[in-house]
Amino acid sequence: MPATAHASWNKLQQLYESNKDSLTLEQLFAKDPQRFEKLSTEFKGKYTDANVFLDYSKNLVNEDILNALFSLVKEANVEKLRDEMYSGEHINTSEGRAVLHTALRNVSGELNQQEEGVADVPKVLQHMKEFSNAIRDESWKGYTGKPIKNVVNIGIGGSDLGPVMVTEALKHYVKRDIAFHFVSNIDGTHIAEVLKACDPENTLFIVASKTFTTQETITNATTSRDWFLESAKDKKHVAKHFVALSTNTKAVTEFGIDEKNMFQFWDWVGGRYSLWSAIGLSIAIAIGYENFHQLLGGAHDIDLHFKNTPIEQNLPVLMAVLGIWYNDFYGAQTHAILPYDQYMHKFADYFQQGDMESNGKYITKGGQHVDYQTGPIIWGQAGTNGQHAFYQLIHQGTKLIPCDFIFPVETHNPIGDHHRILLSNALAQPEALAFGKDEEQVKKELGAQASNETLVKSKVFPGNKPTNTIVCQKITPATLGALIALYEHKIFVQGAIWDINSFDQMGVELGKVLAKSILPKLHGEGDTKDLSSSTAGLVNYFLSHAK
Ligand SMILES: O=P(O)(O)OC[C@H]1O[C@](O)(CO)[C@@H](O)[C@@H]1O
Repeated sequence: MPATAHASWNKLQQLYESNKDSLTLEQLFAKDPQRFEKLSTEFKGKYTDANVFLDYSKNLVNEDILNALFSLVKEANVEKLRDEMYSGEHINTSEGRAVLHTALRNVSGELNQQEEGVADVPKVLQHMKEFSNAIRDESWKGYTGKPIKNVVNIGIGGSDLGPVMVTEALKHYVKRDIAFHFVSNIDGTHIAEVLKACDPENTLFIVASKTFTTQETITNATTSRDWFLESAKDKKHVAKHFVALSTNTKAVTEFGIDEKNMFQFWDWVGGRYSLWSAIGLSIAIAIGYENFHQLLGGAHDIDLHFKNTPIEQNLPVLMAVLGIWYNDFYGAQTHAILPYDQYMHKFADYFQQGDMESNGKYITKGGQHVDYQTGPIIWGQAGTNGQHAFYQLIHQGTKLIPCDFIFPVETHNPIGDHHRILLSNALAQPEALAFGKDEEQVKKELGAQASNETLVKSKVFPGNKPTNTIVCQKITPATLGALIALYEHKIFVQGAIWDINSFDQMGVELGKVLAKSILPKLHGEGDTKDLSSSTAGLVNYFLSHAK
């Protein structure tokens, strides 16, 4: 059912109209000294040390609004949909598939999940464990008997972003005597620069592609194989230097990779939800299998939290409904993710795909065109760099940008006062965004210059900008797993309320198909009559300038 058909949607619209001019964070806090205690909640892992504390008190919500948001969750049957996802029903309706990334990390076995392939998950994990150990302890040798010192993951989208983000976020745990490289872009520069840093005798290529048909990945893998064979000469050596992570056995073996060097996963693992699967092999090599298992465990702990916690204290639900409040009622177009942890500098990039490929849809599951906003534009970067780049606009621009601030209590690198300085910024920004600075205060500070009205006005901060603050003890593998799963389920809840299929990605197809038909034209083959005059003109410009 479209989101607007729910009674609580109308209620929320009314609440927005009646509160939008009067609801201020300043008043909300002044009225209720217990607001922080009431609007904050902590998750602690059952099986791991994962912990996440969420302070959502700096949001433009009162009790009535929160209650209406919770009613929306109930009316949209989010809990039923969640249970259907967990139990393996084919909730990816357009592709007729189950959505079972939770089965990849069901480390306790508490989730009862039925689907072909689920029973094989432990077997693949065991394969990953043995292989990653063999690379790390150097018992796996290259074709000249040397241990592996370069690992190149070749993949794109979900077959790249997860491994990149996690190996960065958990760099503290990464084995430093192996260099990890990630090649995704079809631009030859990407693979060329990586190959310059590698030696064919000690390089392992991991070809990561669910479909094993993705143009970028197969082209980069072929270039790498050619580069490798220039030195190794004999094709039999490919087996020691190329492994595949895929659902497509036929295409993998046709490429020349031995089936026993293939790590299987299944069509019920969406690309952007796949780092928990064989796609995580580079992560397991980088941080060690035990840490990879902790990553899975932390995510599993959030899966259990999402399943078993009442919606009022359920972290993914809370983050999802607050997002909907701004996205659909306040008209916010974007949402910023701002981790105050340098290791997490790729976290927002990762969730650009995670969120935008999942919820960037305008057709409901029933085939109707939505008459409301769906997925926000996700962006962000690590603090404090963002402060010196785009925070100006968040504070004083004309757009409302809800933000998530994320920081760990403990750093992996306790040097001097760095961490407390970092955290003072992570705390100061949401405070400034929420409460701003009024004209009176500015005038007081300006003293004699207060007569300059323009100057006074330009120094006023309107405040009332909503934020969440997410605090973890430390970015450990388990806590990172929990954070990722938290955002995954937030995306799920929002998609469920918007009544869209968060698990297909039809929108990336058209451009891919067109690129295939344009490629021969860039070789001067065929005519350009099927293209617009603009694109035809550009093709001809290219042809007349190409050397
Ligand atoms: O793993 P594959 O099949 O190469 O696909 C890579 C990526 O391409 C997409 O299908 C579209 O961008 C993503 O969903 C996926 O993560």
